[in-house]
Amino acid sequence: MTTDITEHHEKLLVIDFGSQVTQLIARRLRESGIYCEIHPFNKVDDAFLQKFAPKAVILSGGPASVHGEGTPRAPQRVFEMGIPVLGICYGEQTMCAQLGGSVEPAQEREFGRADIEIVAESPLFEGLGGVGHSERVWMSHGDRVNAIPQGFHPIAVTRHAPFAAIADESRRFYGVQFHPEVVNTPRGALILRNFTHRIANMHGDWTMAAFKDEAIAKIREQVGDGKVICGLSGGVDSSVAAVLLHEAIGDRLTCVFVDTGLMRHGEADQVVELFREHYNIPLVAAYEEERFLSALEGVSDPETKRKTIGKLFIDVFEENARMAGGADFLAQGTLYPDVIESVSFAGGPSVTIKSHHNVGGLPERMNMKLVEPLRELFKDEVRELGRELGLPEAFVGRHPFPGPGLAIRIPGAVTKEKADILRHADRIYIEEIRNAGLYDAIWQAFAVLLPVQTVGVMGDARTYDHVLALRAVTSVDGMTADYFPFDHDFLGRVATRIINEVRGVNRVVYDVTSKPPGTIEWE
Ligand SMILES: Nc1ncnc2c1ncn2[C@@H]1O[C@H](COP(=O)(O)OP(=O)(O)OP(=O)(O)O)[C@@H](O)[C@H]1O
Ligand SMILES: O=c1[nH]c(=O)c2[nH+]cn([C@@H]3O[C@H](COP(=O)(O)O)[C@@H](O)[C@H]3O)c2[nH]1
Ligand SMILES: NC(=O)CC[C@H](N)C(=O)O
Ligand SMILES: [Mg+2]
Repeated sequence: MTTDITEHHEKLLVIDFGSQVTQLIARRLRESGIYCEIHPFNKVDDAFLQKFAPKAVILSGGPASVHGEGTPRAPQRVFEMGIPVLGICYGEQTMCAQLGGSVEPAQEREFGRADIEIVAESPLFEGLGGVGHSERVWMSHGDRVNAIPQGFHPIAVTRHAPFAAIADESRRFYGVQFHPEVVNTPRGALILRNFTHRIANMHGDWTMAAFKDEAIAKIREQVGDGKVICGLSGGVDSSVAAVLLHEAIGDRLTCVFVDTGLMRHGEADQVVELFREHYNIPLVAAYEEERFLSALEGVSDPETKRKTIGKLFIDVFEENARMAGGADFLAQGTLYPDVIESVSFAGGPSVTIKSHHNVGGLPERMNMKLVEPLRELFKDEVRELGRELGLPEAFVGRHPFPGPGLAIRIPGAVTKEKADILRHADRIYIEEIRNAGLYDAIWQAFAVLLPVQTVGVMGDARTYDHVLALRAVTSVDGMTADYFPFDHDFLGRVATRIINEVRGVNRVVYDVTSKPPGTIEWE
């Protein structure tokens, strides 16, 4: 048994009823130093609650209607533990229904902006303004509470919701019909902070500096005097994982960088050089371009591509583990979003959107145990941890790059020729982004080489070449994203340079799809 890294921290439990924005509750809490975990309502039972021992509970929103038959409820035990509970939207509604109030379909549904008026003093609204103050919030509900349980009183109202916020100050139970977790509720983070810091008396003890020392201790305990192999891509997650592991176990760590031939321009050299320059970590570079390209020959289905690449990664890791004299552990940069099990919308089975190359099958086949030191973290927390570990900004601030690399940015069959065209165009695009000072404002940017040829005219001659799509998004953790609003001059400049300089491309388009409904990558 290894110790739980969260053991010594005050924990908050978010019970998920399937809201699209449940993750944001966790994000807002983490930002104020509160460690929390999201668990689906149907997985939280008395034994779990006892073991998890939350200092406070938040009930999320959700798509169901409390007045509908067989709809989700919070475990009743939550209300008997003597700890503060905050219900958000569906969470407020089910709390009311479970404690003796009632809920009905609203005459006037509220979606989007609303203004609440504070009607009673409450620690939940400390710092917003007193009675009579009006505060902008974001609503998304079709049902409303029409009777509150005994002990509660309204602390805010809207025109259509007499119980926009309610409180039972003595039991420390609170309900809000609006969503404090979304940025469209400008002071929502303060409201959540009031709940955790003032009402639940939590201290905000979750910092990356504390995490670092604990993570190192935990790795030492888990690994003992075993050997670890770590796939190092030069990306943020694996670089941070590698440096953390190295601090913990020194040269019993071997990193393997695989050049798949599907990397960006100059990437292999850069990663190897930067790493060898800054760190004294044994690093093996495996140049496997030919193997990857020939395995992908003629493969055009995105999932088949991903699986082909995933399998090859395993083979290469295995071979290198053997060459390094065997390894007991495989380190992975798994992050919290990968392990959250969320309630799928409407309770249906969840579907596989895409198979990430590093998930599934890997540990069993390799007969190595997993070390996943970043399992509790979100992407931006990993970056913070990287800074804490003194990683150069060149690693920490890098845009993410998927393991399957350019293969999933070349819809259709992948060839070396296409990979070369894409690499060249991508380099120009990123260079222009850097020149314009936009690199850090963008979460991820890349080009996609389309399997479509169009007619053009260059130097009075006819061309019949590929279309290249440019993609750039803003995001916090890659779970949702918006397209980046480049100005037209910038896009024009990039298009001109690419068409002039890259043979094989005669048309450039810009992708303005957000996620959802799109995904960030095209495959
Ligand atoms: N070229 C590669 N060589 C070795 N391992 C790799 C390579 N590409 C990906 N991996 C492994 O797969 C894992 C997942 O890749 P992923 O892209 O999600 O993370 P990352 O590359 O570390 O960070 P980022 O998301 O910032 O790109 C990595 O942490 C790494 O262990
Ligand atoms: O290591 C990885 N292996 C994969 O198979 C993979 N697929 C997508 N991505 C990256 O994940 C983020 C979200 O991507 P999507 O919106 O396309 O799912 C984006 O940052 C993508 O680049 C991957 N990373
Ligand atoms: N966002 C929510 O939690 C919605 C709750 C409930 N489905 C309603 O429409 O009122
Ligand atoms: Mg990567």
